[in-house]
Amino acid sequence: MSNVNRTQIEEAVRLILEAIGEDPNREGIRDTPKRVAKMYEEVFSGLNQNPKEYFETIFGEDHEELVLVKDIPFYSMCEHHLVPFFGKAHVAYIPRNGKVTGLSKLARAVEAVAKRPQLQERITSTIADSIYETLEPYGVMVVIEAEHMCMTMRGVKKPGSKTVTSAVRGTFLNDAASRAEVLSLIKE
Ligand SMILES: Nc1nc2c(ncn2[C@@H]2O[C@H](COP(=O)(O)OP(=O)(O)OP(=O)(O)O)[C@@H](O)[C@H]2O)c(=O)[nH]1
Ligand SMILES: [Zn+2]
Repeated sequence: MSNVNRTQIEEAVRLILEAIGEDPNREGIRDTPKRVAKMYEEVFSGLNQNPKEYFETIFGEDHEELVLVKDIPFYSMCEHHLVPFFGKAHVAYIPRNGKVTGLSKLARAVEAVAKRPQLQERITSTIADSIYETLEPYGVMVVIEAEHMCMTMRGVKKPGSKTVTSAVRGTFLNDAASRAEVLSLIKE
């Protein structure tokens, strides 16, 4: 179930079109408010999702070694300008007490957290905390690299610039060798 009020978005988009000097009744854009409302419902659908729910399914597998799912593509919306930022997320954890999650659940959690008005830093730490608090692993490390459209198509206009953020929990905090292992596996 979506909490998005499509009618309200349609009204708002019609007002924006008018405000920029467009004719909202022009044939090409007559249906744009409807399309934008539908799109916002999709790109902000993560607001209804709790990433922790994905970690309720666990396999009692006795693997207490590194698991890394890398290059998970994601698209999000910068909460300051409501324009996209997008890139790749890399999620690593070291399971404890047989609490191993399905690999796809790591990617689903990324998706749920990204599909909201966001900051890159918050996506990174929310994913790390969700895993750390539910699976209770030895450690978690999340690295995200992204390009922000608000820095490329407007404002400071620096196309190609990338922002890299990381969030580290548990044993990774005190173990530079493990952090380096994850970083080198990400680069491979
Ligand atoms: N920390 C952080 N900042 C972000 C993110 N996305 C966008 N921003 C920044 O948010 C800031 C908003 O700055 P403001 O001065 O309020 O807005 P602005 O006048 O549009 O800023 P400029 O982008 O510099 O033109 C900018 O510096 C953006 O680069 C993000 O994910 N994390
Ligand atoms: Zn922005």
